[in-house]
Amino acid sequence: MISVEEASRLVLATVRPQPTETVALTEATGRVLQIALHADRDFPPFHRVAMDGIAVAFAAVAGGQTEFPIEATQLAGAVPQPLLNPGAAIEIMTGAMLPPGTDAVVRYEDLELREEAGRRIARVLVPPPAAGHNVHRQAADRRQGDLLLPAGVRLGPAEIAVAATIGASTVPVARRLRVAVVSTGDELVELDQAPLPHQIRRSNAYMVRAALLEVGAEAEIFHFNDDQAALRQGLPPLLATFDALVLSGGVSKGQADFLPGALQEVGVAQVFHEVRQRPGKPFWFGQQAGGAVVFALPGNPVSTFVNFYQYVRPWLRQCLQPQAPRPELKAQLAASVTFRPRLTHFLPVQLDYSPQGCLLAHPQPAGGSGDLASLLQCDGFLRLDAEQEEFRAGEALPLVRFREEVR
Ligand SMILES: Nc1nc2c(c(=O)[nH]1)N[C@H]1C(S)=C(S)[C@@H](COP(=O)(O)OP(=O)(O)OC[C@H]3O[C@@H](n4cnc5c(N)ncnc54)[C@H](O)[C@@H]3O)O[C@H]1N2
Ligand code: MOO
Repeated sequence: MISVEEASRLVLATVRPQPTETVALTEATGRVLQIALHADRDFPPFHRVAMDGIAVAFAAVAGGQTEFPIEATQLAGAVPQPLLNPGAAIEIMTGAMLPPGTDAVVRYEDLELREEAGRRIARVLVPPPAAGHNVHRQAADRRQGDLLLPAGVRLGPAEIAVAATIGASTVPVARRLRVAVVSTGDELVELDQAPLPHQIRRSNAYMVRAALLEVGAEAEIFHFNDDQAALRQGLPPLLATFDALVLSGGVSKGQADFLPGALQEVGVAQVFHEVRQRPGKPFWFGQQAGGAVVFALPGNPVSTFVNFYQYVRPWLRQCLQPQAPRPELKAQLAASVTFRPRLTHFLPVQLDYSPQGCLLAHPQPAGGSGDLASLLQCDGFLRLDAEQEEFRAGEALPLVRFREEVR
């Protein structure tokens, strides 16, 4: 049996970069950019007025002048008009281009305006301290041609804003991964079916589908009964269509646990079977030569769940962002725990913050790997090392987090 670390390494060794597709920027949120994007203009592209008020020549202020006749008014979006008289001012709004002949802006709050013989006169109460005051200078932030977004970044709201400002109305992104979610077992019925006393509903398939959608993959649900012939017939079309299969159930030692055999019969080579961990030990992982990878997860719901977040999600993320290995998350154990078996233990925890702002992990009571409802209280799992038995409150331990917001 291999360790969790070795299993993770073997899973990630099958990662391959995704092909590219071009989508509208409005459809690109959460997608991974496939090319670098550069500034098409300076940021800002012109000397941008940063306050509503008047634009003046600083030299006039420096020379002691306080009264400025208003020559013109210029709103944002208007073609700038040059200042004709260097001793006058142009009334100006935030976002306008600084008029030629001016180099400083005095805010309305720092001046008084009055009408005199049909003319507007501004009296400067607080003179600007230097040229450039209240002006967002052209190229102050980025220069034309500068690298803004390197290939491989995930497009969140900040990246979308920058892409929009350079006019990227479409962007090349990594194609979404297509994943078949497969439940197996004679005891499982569809959600709209009334289960008989010895039956249950196929909750794992819906759980995995929801988890896949959250990480931006496409997911389609399938089901097989515990029937070797049906598996032999039904698996090849899925292997040919999808990038990955995530199955649950049928991988342990039972008389109807046909999956490892059936998968190998249809050409999926086993990479490993069984990992030194609890829950989720009977995990089977394989790959079709040059084709789909297969995560055959143990059927107990918490085992399926833990293995999804420990192995499937990192694989999906790495396929989309091969160049960006993620730093390991950690949280501080809030209460001491003992775990004796020489297995990596995924300890269910609820998260909050200490007064110092450290992420704290509170162990949660759970009835084992069949206790699906225990997940409702949890935000993640602390990964307790197989070779250690005592874990003390205050220790920082690796965290597999599945809920992002602290409640
Ligand atoms: N003799 C042994 N028996 C078992 C071992 C072992 O080492 N020796 N390992 C146990 C462990 S640990 C696990 S985990 C389970 C995993 O077994 P399978 O992957 O073969 O899963 P099944 O037997 O098909 O199902 C287990 C359990 O989960 C329920 N299940 C399955 N699929 C779904 C689904 N889609 N939605 C909801 N619930 C599902 C299923 O009804 C079973 O109750 O094996 C132990 N046995
Ligand atoms: O791995 Mo099993 O998941 O302990 O129940």
